[in-house]
Amino acid sequence: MATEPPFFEKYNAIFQSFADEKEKSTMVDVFEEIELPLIDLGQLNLGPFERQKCIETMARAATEWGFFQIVNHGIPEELLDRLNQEQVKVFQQPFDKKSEDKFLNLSAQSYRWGNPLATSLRNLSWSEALHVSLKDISKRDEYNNLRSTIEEYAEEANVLAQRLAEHLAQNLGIRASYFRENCSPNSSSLRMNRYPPCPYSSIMFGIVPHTDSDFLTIVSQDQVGGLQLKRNGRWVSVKPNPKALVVNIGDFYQALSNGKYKSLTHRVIANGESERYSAAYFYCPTYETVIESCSKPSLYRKFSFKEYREQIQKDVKATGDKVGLSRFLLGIN
Ligand SMILES: O=C(O)CCC(=O)C(=O)O
Ligand SMILES: [Fe+2]
Repeated sequence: MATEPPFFEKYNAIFQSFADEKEKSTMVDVFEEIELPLIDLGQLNLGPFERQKCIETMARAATEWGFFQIVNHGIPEELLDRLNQEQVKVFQQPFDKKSEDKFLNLSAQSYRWGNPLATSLRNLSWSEALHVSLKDISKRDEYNNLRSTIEEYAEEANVLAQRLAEHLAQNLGIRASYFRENCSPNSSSLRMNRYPPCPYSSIMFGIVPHTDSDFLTIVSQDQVGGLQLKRNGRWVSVKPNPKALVVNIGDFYQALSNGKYKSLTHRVIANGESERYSAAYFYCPTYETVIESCSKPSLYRKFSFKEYREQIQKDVKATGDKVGLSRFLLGIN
């Protein structure tokens, strides 16, 4: 039984029109490979001086990069390996099974691939993903290993995300309990990505450019590489570090910090030879949470997570793009 999503069948018209074009411009160039600022969270436990320095370095990375990588983060390597093994297994299931509405007893459309609204190869993601809303996960069924691994990982990731969010809030005057009050382990989600080798790797993305709709994201990835971010107007490749987790600021922290921390546009390039796996933990508030800038004058009007999501759904339908935070800029709309 076929395990790969039927990219060519479903998006036949798009591939066909590409094949018919005379000019086949190559989109992916050679990119500078950079190492993200590395934060050793072990420094937090050494003493007040080291602790303060570590928090300041993190805040600087969130301000200047919007991305950083962390070591000594407290998530056991064994758990990360197990998550990866379960992830490999889940994507090895037949495509027909993965695309069933009740696959793994998760909410409908937890399994995603391609992009139903794609109009060209440029906005069609060559990847499949299991997007697990963590409120779905505590049921027991035949997939106990996967579920318990996700549950275990999500618990650890939630603690880590809350710690990071709190440290980053320290210099912004946001009360320490803000994240505890507005985020619960069930309000976040875990997206497991698989990027199959792509025969059109020079002209397609693994994931098209986007920002994340959350406070922050914790990404674990394998050695293959392909994550790129847009920094000062230029795309750069992130050098994978097998010992580190990648952290990136999402739209909500950008709004909360009144633009100080940056939710950078990022993407994953497709790879012609190797498959790649990553798992992204999106640290999100409950739907009712209202996100308001921590300082005045505010760049953004306040909005609830629910409102943000609904606006994205509307914009994606109308324009094919999520638009995102710029919708909420004051003085624009
Ligand atoms: O695969 C990666 O490295 C990043 C994935 C990502 O950006 C996402 O799932 O939002
Ligand atoms: Fe992302």
